Amino acid sequence: MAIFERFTRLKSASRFLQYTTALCPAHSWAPTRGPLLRPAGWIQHRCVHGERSEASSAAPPRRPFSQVTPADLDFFRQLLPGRAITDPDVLESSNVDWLKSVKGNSEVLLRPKTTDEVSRILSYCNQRNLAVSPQGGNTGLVGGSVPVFDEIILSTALMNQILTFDSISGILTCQAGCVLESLSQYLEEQDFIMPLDLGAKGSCHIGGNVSTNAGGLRLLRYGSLRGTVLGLEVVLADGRVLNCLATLRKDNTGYDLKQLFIGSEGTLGVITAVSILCPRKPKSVNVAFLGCSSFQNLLETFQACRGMLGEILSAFEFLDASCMNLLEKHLKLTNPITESPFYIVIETAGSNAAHDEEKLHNFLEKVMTSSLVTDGTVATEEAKIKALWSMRERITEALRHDGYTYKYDISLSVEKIYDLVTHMRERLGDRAQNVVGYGHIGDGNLHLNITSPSKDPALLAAIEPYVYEWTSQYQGSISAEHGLGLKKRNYIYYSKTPEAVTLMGNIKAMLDPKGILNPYKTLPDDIC
Ligand SMILES: O=C(O)CC[C@@H](O)C(=O)O
Ligand SMILES: [Zn+2]
Repeated sequence: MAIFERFTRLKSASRFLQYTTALCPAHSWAPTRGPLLRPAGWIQHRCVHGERSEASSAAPPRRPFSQVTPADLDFFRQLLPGRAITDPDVLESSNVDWLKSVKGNSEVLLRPKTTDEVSRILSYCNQRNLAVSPQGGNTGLVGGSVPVFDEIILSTALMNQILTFDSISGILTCQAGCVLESLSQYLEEQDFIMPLDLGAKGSCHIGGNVSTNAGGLRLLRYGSLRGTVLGLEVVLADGRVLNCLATLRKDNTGYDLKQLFIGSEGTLGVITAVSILCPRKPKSVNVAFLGCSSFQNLLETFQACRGMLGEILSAFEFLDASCMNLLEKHLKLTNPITESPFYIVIETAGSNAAHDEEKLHNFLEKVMTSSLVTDGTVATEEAKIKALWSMRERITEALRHDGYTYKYDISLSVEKIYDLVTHMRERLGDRAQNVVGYGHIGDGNLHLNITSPSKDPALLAAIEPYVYEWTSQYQGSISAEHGLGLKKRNYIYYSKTPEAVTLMGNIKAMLDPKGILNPYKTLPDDIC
């Protein structure tokens, strides 16, 4: 409580900050690399609205995979009694992505429970040349987790067992279909937490998180899954099981093969189990929600924050005023502070409440007195922390209510990152309904989202490839954390050299010579 007494004093001194424990309910830059402004064949792709898409993100022609026969169904039904689904009503939701922006036409959904079952499925599909679309919680944003045509959907939903947890090392080993939030709940009971957290935690699967190398809200503190994942079990396209399920912090024996499967979106193998290093549950957590009058002030606040909060800083996220408007309009959330052009969510997580509060207080006093921050509120209780976090976590949901959403997930040096939002607002003018910017400032990752009442090819043409060209010009990444999936595969050359992409194709050909695993995803059409 001491912190609030001090905050009250600070409030009267600065007359700005309301520390509360209760929350109120022309451009035409040509890329120097990459021939893929247009793929070789623009073709029709059946989307949920029944429209024809003529963008580079549209699906290529169906490759010559076999089609599922009654004999195939017999095999699957025998292998997975009651778990080889052909009911169109059940298949409907597995064929469509969360954004309802792409839709496949699969007629078979398989729900294995064990690695052995996955192995038998893939061995059979490989022999029969049947394409397979692996699927976790189906929360991806780039069309990577749904079939494009009639690929068999291989769901990890029933592979949801925790295998081991070592409370000395903090290493958790579990099946790929464990829901992230369930793992978090399990670990909290043991006084640990998952090293990643994201808005889709209630549905996403850890296997899907690893396959897409999901970043999320804690990356700033605990690093990427490339560091925290210690081991993987993966079933290769021909059914071989690759057991790299190590639980060692250090292991330099040869190539680190698991890295190939982290972030490769199920195109190289199906992840069936994961071992992951989990941090101790922090004893003290504080969340501050602050307002800034400019992006420059926000960056300076970030600098001060890193310096003054040091090791207890666990998240530094931002949203702009347009995001706030959407939260208020579509989700009826209430802005807990006065209106500002920018908002910051800062989380501290440490082991000593008094120490953390002292540091946070000193930091807040500095940014308030120097006017970097114009208003703010702090929460230490769980329910209030959750309420503050929802202002950041629920933006994607608010955007979905706003109309058709064009999503861009850019990483770039932080100084330049918001310029893209400003440029796009100027460039698109009234043609766009909303142009919003938010994201993981601490990781140099911007989520630029643009909405229109319905899908608008002219608007899309004004956005792409401009966004990718702009990003590439500043050596940024056109997909910081969401992957490439179906939608962005042909833009890979904006962030990777042709040599690198060719090598990726070689690796794919070696591990999956028939290309049955998640076809039409991640790699560009000229490589597959
Ligand atoms: O919807 C988006 O563009 C971002 C989703 C997610 O990565 C987030 O950080 O909220
Ligand atoms: Zn994100």
